[in-house]
Amino acid sequence: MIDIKEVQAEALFAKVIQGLHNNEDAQLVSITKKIQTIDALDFYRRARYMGRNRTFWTNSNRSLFLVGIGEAYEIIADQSRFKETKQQWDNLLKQATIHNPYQLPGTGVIALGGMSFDPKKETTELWKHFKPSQFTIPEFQLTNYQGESYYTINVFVKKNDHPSQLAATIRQIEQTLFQASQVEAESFSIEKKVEIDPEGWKESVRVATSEIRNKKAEKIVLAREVRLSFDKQPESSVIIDKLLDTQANSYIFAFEKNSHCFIGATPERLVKVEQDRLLSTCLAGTAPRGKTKAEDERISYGLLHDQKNRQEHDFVVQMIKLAIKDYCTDLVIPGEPIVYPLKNLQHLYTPVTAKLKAGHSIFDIIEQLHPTPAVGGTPRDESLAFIRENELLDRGWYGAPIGWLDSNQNGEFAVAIRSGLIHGDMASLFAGCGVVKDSNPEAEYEETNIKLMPMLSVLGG
Ligand SMILES: C=C(O[C@@H]1C=C(C(=O)O)C=C[C@H]1O)C(=O)O
Ligand SMILES: [Mg+2]
Repeated sequence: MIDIKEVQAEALFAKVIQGLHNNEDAQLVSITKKIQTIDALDFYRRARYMGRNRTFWTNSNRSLFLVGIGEAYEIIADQSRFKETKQQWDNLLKQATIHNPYQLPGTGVIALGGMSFDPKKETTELWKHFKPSQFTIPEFQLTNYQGESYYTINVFVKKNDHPSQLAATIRQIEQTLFQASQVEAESFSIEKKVEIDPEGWKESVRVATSEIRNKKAEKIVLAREVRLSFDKQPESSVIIDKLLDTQANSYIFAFEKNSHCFIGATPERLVKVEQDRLLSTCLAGTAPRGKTKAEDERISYGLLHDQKNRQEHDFVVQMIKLAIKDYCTDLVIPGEPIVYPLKNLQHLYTPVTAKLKAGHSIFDIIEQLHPTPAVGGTPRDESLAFIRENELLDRGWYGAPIGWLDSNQNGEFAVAIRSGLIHGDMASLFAGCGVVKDSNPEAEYEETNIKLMPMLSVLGG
């Protein structure tokens, strides 16, 4: 099967098991092979009936696809979640046996996961399956990097495991994962769409605006929820397929946890690290797309020169600059934003590049950046306190860092916006916007409507 020499895996398991001292002892074994190129979404689809959670990730230029099936190991953290997650990951790697001859970003052992927006906000029933910080080392993983496929198995081996049994189980699952048959997913349709208290939300925008005028804060991002019910539970692979078709320039992701799936197409990079090269993005300020080229150009010109949107954007630029400057050298941030076009809307965009100083990790950067004023506000503590008290929803993982990291100082995190949580035959979609002193509740409401479109349209709304 697929180039993984079962004997070789089995021999490696045997060797590692031999080295374990007692029954509590366990170690991660990770084996990566290059395989014939296969489609990432096909791989994801074939795992549908395995009774395992699936994860899907692709970056905005589609140079990398990651699919994870099952959990060989999970890193879960709550208090001091950034340091805690990093420490657990380092400890796991320190003891792991890793066979990865390729060393390309996203190959070999990776952790895929995310965090909640605000661990201080009480978790509701809706998000009960998603922890404040939860990273999975998948049992089976496909990495498609620049058009080539790499396949990884991860096994958390214990003293009383049997090498031949482990290998046999893997072989059996691989038969399904690599079988060429297409699994057709049934279609679904929306039966009901409910906006959660739109008038209450506009009122909260009004309150936020007056707080800002009273100098209690400068920017506060407020989100709202739209709840959908379907004739049957929507299958995530169908949604991913449509997002891939419609949402260029966006990261596309899905995290399954039991019968829940957090899924979306976000344009917003939080941070990418390749060795010591760091990229971040300031994305805030929004306008719709035009129907004709001329109208589109007029709107983007208007966006670039609009005071209110420029202010929303500038808070993000200033904050990111301050947040990472001590962690980097060679920091470059252009003085003027450009327009970043998406299918349904356009944003103001400023790229950030830098060199990460030795001794710092991607988690240090995420800890500094999250939440940026693109999803939280300015100042951070005041805006978060306002959101915690006045927002009518539990954001869960919406607006928070999601992404991956490997064992070679590479990783990338996006900000989980333009997203929704599928729960049974229901979905909760989320969208927010940056409230500043000149915000108008009706206009902000319209802005959230266009931000809901990417998800609504693929769900049939
Ligand atoms: C909060 C969201 O988007 C953020 C808010 C924006 C704005 O208000 O202009 C633009 C992009 C994102 O920074 C969302 O899509 O839910
Ligand atoms: Mg806005």
